[in-house]
Amino acid sequence: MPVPGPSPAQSSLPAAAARFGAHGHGRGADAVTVGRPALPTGPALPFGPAAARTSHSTPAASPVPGGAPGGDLVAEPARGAAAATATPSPALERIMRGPSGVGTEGLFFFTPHRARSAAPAPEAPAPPPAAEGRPIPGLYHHPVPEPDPARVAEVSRRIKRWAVDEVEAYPPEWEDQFDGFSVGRYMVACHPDAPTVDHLMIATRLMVAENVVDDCYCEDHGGSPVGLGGRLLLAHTALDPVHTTAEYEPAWAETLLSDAPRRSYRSAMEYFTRAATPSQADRFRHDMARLHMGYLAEAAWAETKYVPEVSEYLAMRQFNNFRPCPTITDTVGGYELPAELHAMPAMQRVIALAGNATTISNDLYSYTKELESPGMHLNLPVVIAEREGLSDREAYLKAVEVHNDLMHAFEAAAAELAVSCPDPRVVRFLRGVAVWVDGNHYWHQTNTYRYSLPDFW
Ligand SMILES: CC(C)=CCC/C(C)=C(\C)COP(=O)(O)OP(=O)(O)O
Ligand SMILES: [Mg+2]
Repeated sequence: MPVPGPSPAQSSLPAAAARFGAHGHGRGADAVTVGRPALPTGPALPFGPAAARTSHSTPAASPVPGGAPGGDLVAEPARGAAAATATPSPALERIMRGPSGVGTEGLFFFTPHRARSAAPAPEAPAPPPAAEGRPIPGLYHHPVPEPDPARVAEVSRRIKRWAVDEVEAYPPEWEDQFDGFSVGRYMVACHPDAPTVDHLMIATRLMVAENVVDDCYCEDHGGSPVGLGGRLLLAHTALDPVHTTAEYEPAWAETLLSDAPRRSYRSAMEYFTRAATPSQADRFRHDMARLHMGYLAEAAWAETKYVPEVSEYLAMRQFNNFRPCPTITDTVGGYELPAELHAMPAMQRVIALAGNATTISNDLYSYTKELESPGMHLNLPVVIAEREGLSDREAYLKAVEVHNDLMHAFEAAAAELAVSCPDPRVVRFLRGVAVWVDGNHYWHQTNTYRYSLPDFW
């Protein structure tokens, strides 16, 4: 890297405009803020890089690679996730904040009120102005504090360098659109407990790569359902390498550089695996295989013009889902949720519900953008309208209720698990997932460059 010259991928590069493109401006809607239900307080949390190494033989998830010299300049973690709750209960507040009391200062994985000492690098571009946006009326969510601007500026600067210089993820003429995607703001909002900017970059590269793949392979602008299986499988080998014979290995390795999606996946995964434990990397590969299976089901239905039942749509959307993003919260936080705790059925339920709530939230915020795209773009309101014979407005409002039910189920399941398994790593992971859900909502609400609300209220 960088990979010189035009490549097969660059013929499909215009597809990235879909993900990084502009989509109008948000209209007004009344803000609804609601508190999270009470979760139990876990034991004192032995957080921090050293503690992350104590209980498992696998290496801790930090330090991370890829930082520029002085990469920890913005190492002071961002604001407390506790502030993400509108009306927090004392129990929840404790779980969101971690331990308190004399001698617990060193146990915090982030310190909400400590002053940050660093400024963004002098050459850092100003981040896009914070967009206000409006939340969808009646949508159950938790507001978050504005993400730390120093971190946003630094992540934005570094991700641009990576996308342009290391992987050629998009052509220069789409710079504005890439900036409009505001991935730095997105990831800083979703990972307030990341110990350093290097840790944030792990999530940010993967987020960009996942969107490049979706745009270039799946979506209307250059992507297509036709032949998607072959493209996705080969891209998946950038995450899950092929072990083959000496004769065929070089040809496969070369394919990994042959288009923007594969270059992006390959590089983002390389940074990720340097920071992750083997079990975290395997978890991520599994989640990405789930995602790719979801893309394929959506594509198959598009090819045959099949409109799924609502239950079928929700099943597909559990796979074509944000899940790979919140489930790296421990790697980005510099600790590990061990495989046996991650695999617990109760944890799997929490993760699935969180992923589903965030993804249906996307269906709602991206509704107008997707109505404008060619053909019928499936999302929950569209499927409910088609299958249940409701008006567009009725279907949209019903989809809001489905989202809210998923959010409540997620929070109830997380609270139950924290009670039944108060392992500090479980509690911290649950908190990380909850904060990711809130940060994801924040990004959708405020990204008026990309999303606008329908006129249903
Ligand atoms: C970041 C990531 C793992 C994405 C995978 C699935 C995905 C692209 C989404 C859940 C977003 O949905 P959608 O494709 O509808 O995105 P937009 O509405 O176009 O923003
Ligand atoms: Mg969408």
